Amino acid sequence: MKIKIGDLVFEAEIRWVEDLKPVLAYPEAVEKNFPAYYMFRDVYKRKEDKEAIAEHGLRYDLTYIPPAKIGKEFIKTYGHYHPKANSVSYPEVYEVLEGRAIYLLQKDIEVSRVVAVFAEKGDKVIIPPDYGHVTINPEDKPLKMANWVSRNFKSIYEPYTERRGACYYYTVEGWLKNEKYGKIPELEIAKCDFEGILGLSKDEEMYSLVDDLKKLEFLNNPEKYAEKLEKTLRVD
Ligand SMILES: O=P(O)(O)OC[C@H]1O[C@](O)(CO)[C@@H](O)[C@@H]1O
Repeated sequence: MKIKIGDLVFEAEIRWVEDLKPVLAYPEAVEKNFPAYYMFRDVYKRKEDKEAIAEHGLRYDLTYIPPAKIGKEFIKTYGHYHPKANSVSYPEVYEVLEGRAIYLLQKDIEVSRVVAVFAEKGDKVIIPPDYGHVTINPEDKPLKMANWVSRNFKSIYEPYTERRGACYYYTVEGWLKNEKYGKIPELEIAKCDFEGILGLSKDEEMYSLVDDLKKLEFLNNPEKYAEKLEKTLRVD
C-alpha cells in the first residue's frame, strides 16, 4: 500500500496477522493471513521538512489499522518498549487522525502500573518514559494515527513476545487479564492532558510542530521531563 502526500509517495511496511500470533489472546482463531496494519515510517509533507526532522533526531510516522477482530480480541499493534535515552527511556507522542484508539501502557518491564488511554480524533497521547505500549483499534472503523518519536533507537519487542502480549487484552467482552503475567496491577482508565506539553489544542494537527521542532526536544532528552510527562496521564 502507498500513500500520497502532495506529490510525495510513501510505501507502507506491513505487519501481518501471522506476525502478531505470539501476542494474541486467541492465536488459534487466525484462519488466514491478512495485513493487520500499515506503517508509513519517516514521512513528511514538504520536501524541506525531511532534513529539519532528521536534524532534530526525530521521525514522523503514520499508521493505518483497519478494523478487525481475532477471535474475541480487537486488532492491535504488536507492542514494544523503548530503550533508555539517559536515566529513563525514550517517550513518544501519538495523535488520532481518524477513528478511535486505546493506548494500553504498562510501566517498566516488571509492570508497576497499567493505564488504558482512550483517544478520539484530535487527541494526542504521550507515552511517558519507561512505559511499554500497544495501540488497539476498538471500533468497526479504521484507525489512522500519527506519531512523533526519536529516530535514534530500535524498539524492544521481547517482553511482549515472551509474555504473549500486554498484561491485558481488549475483547468484545471487555478487558481480559493475561495469565502469563502472574499478579498485575488493576487497570487505570485515563485521558492524556497533552495541551501543556505540546502547546497544541485538539483541533491543531501535531504535524504543525515541524515548524517548531524544539518543542519536541523531550523526545530525545526525556530525563528532565519524565515527571511532567507522566503527569499528563489523568485518571478520573
Ligand atoms: O512496532 P509495533 O509494536 O508493531 O508498533 C507499531 C507502531 O510503532 C511505531 O513504530 C512508532 O513507535 C509506529 O510506526 C507504529 O504505529
